[in-house]
Amino acid sequence: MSKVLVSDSIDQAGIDILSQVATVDVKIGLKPAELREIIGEYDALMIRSSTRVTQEIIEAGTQLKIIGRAGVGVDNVDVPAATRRGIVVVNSPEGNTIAAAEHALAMILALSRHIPDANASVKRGAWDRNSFVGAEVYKKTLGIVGLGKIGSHVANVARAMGMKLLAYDPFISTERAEQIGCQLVELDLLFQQADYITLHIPKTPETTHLINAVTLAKMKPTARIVNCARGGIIEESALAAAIKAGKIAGAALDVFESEPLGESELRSLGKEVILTPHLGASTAEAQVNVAIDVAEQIRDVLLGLPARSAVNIPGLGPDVLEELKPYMQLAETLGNLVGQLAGGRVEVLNIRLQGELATNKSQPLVVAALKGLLYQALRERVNYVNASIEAKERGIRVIETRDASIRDYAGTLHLEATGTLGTHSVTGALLGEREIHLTDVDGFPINVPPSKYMVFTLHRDMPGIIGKLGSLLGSFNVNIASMQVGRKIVRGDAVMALSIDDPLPEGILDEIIKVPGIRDAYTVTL
Ligand SMILES: NC(=O)C1=CN([C@@H]2O[C@H](COP(=O)(O)OP(=O)(O)OC[C@H]3O[C@@H](n4cnc5c(N)ncnc54)[C@H](O)[C@@H]3O)[C@@H](O)[C@H]2O)C=CC1
Ligand SMILES: O=C(O)C(=O)COP(=O)(O)O
Repeated sequence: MSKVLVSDSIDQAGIDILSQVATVDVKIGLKPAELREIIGEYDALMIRSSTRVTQEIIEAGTQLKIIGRAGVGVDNVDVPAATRRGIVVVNSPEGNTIAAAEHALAMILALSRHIPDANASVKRGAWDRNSFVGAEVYKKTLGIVGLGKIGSHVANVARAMGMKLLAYDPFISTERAEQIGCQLVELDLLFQQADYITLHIPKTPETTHLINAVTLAKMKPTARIVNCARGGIIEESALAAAIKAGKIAGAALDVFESEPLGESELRSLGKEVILTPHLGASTAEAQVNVAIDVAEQIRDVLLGLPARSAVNIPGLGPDVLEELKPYMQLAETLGNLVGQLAGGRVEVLNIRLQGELATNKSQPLVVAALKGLLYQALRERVNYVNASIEAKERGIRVIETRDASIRDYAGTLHLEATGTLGTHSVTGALLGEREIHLTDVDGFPINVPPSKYMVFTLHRDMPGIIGKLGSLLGSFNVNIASMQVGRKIVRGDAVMALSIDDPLPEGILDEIIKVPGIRDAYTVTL
């Protein structure tokens, strides 16, 4: 049975799903060294934002197949390191959208009306109605940085509160912004005009310290800023300085440059600053959503099924996979076959996607072909996650061409591998909906289904050659299941494809090449 480690606090609904297929260990608060010590036992790791899955952890996780992040941000996971190791990383892109958006909205209102400090003062026994005079959000301008899932929900609610909405997001269209009632503007204009600024962007090299002394200086002295996205988007020391100097009016932060928040100037600031301990996703509803969403994906991957929200297998969603499944099998078989025919180190792989395969949707077939090509070198270590990166690291140049014209089959896939030992090519198609057929080898037309053990010869098309090969194999007790010759002209060069019942015994290939008329022979295991 598979083993899953849950190292952050996850709703029971997720644990129940995992328990259907695996032994589940819940160990919360592990130190990095403790996690590294035990991760080697586990097939899957389920986390939230507290566990840092570094390259070191990934390397120690020799059995790991999947890392499931029960939430959105995967910045606590070294995704490139996981990808190199062929580990799928999945998240829950939508499970906590509403929770995070509502937390940001709560922060905006709490800042405006000083609710945390007013509450604390009443609880201390005071009745001070003068220190907490607030501001209305009605008719104020809200600047939303990042108009994705959370930013859009914030926009919808803020519009209902009568706020004017500006948004900055270089990756969305003006039409999309207008649909949700936002005016798309440049960042500087947003900083200059907004009364409230709320951040809903990922932390990337571009967004790190997006809010710094320079950008803070552009804001209104009455501006208030909310960060429920990621720590590090705001430079905390610059923010504390700006608030102290009265350059902006306040800030509400749920996320920090370093979590848990340690010693910080922010803690000493007054009612103009509100701090929460990364609670954006912490609602009962969101925790059930993300736990179920991610546990289901872990369960599926452990059962050999695809994951619906993998962050490191672009374009391989279950709907795409289902549609392409037979072609994926074809691409992988052809990749494996051409790799074995080419032998040696492959330097260039030409892939031609023809007919109905000549669309961008068939991109996963390129990944499948590479997986097949690398199988001889990497065996089970290559998968859909790491095939492209492994090919790149081995210096294999991949050239794709697409040709929408339809020949004999609805879709054909042609692979040509050039390596240190020469160039070979194979073409294949599906017969009916899912039966794989080889339709061409090294430019010679054939029509055979691939089988586990095969022998290919390049020979002169002349009488007697088939008989000689048959009796040679017979003398070594090799049973031929099927045989086909492909030729372009009578008595010219030809290719023979033999399916045999067992692997070709050692040394027989050399004997085959000695048969007069046979120029080359290859044995492959598919
Ligand atoms: N505090 C918490 O507990 C939670 C925090 N989050 C964080 O909230 C953030 C937003 O999450 P979602 O809305 O689900 O993501 P999303 O992917 O739906 O939206 C992000 C938006 O940011 C935009 N963007 C990317 N780079 C940008 C840049 N340089 N400038 C401006 N816009 C840029 C994208 O185009 C996209 O529209 C993420 O960082 C996520 O990790 C999410 C859930 C809970
Ligand atoms: O989903 C996200 O990106 C979050 O930041 C939520 O983090 P959490 O799962 O509450 O540790």
